[in-house]
Amino acid sequence: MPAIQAADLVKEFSRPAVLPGRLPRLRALFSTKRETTRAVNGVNFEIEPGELVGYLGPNGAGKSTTIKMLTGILTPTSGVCRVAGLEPSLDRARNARNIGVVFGQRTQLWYDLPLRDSFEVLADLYDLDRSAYLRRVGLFTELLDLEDFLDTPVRSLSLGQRMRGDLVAAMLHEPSILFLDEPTVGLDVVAKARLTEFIAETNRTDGTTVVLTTHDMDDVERLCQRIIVIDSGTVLYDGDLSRLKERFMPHRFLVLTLADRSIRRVTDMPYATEVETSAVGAVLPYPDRSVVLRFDPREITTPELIARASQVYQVDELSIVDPRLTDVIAQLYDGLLT
Ligand SMILES: Nc1ncnc2c1ncn2[C@@H]1O[C@H](COP(=O)(O)OP(=O)(O)OP(=O)(O)O)[C@@H](O)[C@H]1O
Repeated sequence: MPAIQAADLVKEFSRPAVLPGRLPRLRALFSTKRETTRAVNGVNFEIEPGELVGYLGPNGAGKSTTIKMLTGILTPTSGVCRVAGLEPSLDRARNARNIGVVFGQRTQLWYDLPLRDSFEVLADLYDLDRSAYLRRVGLFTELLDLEDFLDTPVRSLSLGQRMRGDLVAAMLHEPSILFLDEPTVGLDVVAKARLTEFIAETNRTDGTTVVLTTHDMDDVERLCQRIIVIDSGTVLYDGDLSRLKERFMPHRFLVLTLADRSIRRVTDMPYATEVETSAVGAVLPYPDRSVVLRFDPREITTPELIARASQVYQVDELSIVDPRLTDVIAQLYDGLLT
């Protein structure tokens, strides 16, 4: 049985129509006219137990609305979703036992309570076995380095500390499925790395199924093998991350740092095109001495290209760079890839 299923899932929101003329909001209050937004428009997917899937899409694509249906917060307008065999909106309490949820923009902790007390309240709510609970908090405290701020009220925590606390809160009851909606938003590089490593580890060792929505393509590259991309409530791509790149951006970049920029260059290298250094998306250490060649590994092997380039250029250093996921995804969003 799949851990998560969505079949022709639709969610519409209806609100009073904004009317033309003076005081539109006031007039809307007394109007019977309504306008409907179809936030999720016939989404289908299945996620197997133990998968870690990126659920991606531009702003307003319908990601959070899907997650809210899967967590039971929203009821589908039509279609069905099942999470660990349950229909979340019909079985909210039982579903809540199977899942952990983190909404990066909103905490589920109690602002005035120290982190430790928030965990205690949740342990009571879930009626957790005392010794198992203490063992788990101990483990998380170590893994996520919580010791220094366990007794700090949530409102005084930094965003990174609060997110770590939220993640623990979502996982205290050992859910088999985790929904993480932008869990690294606003975090610095170190906090982000710690959190993503923890998510990967949880998925690896406990076999927890994870659905991750994020705009951060570094997180996606680090964590997800499979991605589902949606836009306007419809699935655009569902499959392997690496295959997406191979299919839509098969080229790679050979970055050469030349011994001397003034050396005359032969620009018509077969099977390779010189492109702007910005194409690689990384800051090059010596931009004025760098040459970036774009090539397709299906046309010329990397060693062959390096050998040819070494004949043409006087090379100090070289490296191979893959295209950025951000570029592929941006093209998907723009409807350039079909
Ligand atoms: N409660 C609501 N009432 C009316 N419209 C809503 C409601 N919630 C979401 N929407 C609309 O549904 C669409 C999808 O929103 P959703 O929050 O699911 O997108 P998202 O992909 O999570 O976006 P983001 O990346 O910006 O968080 C948007 O057009 C949004 O304005």
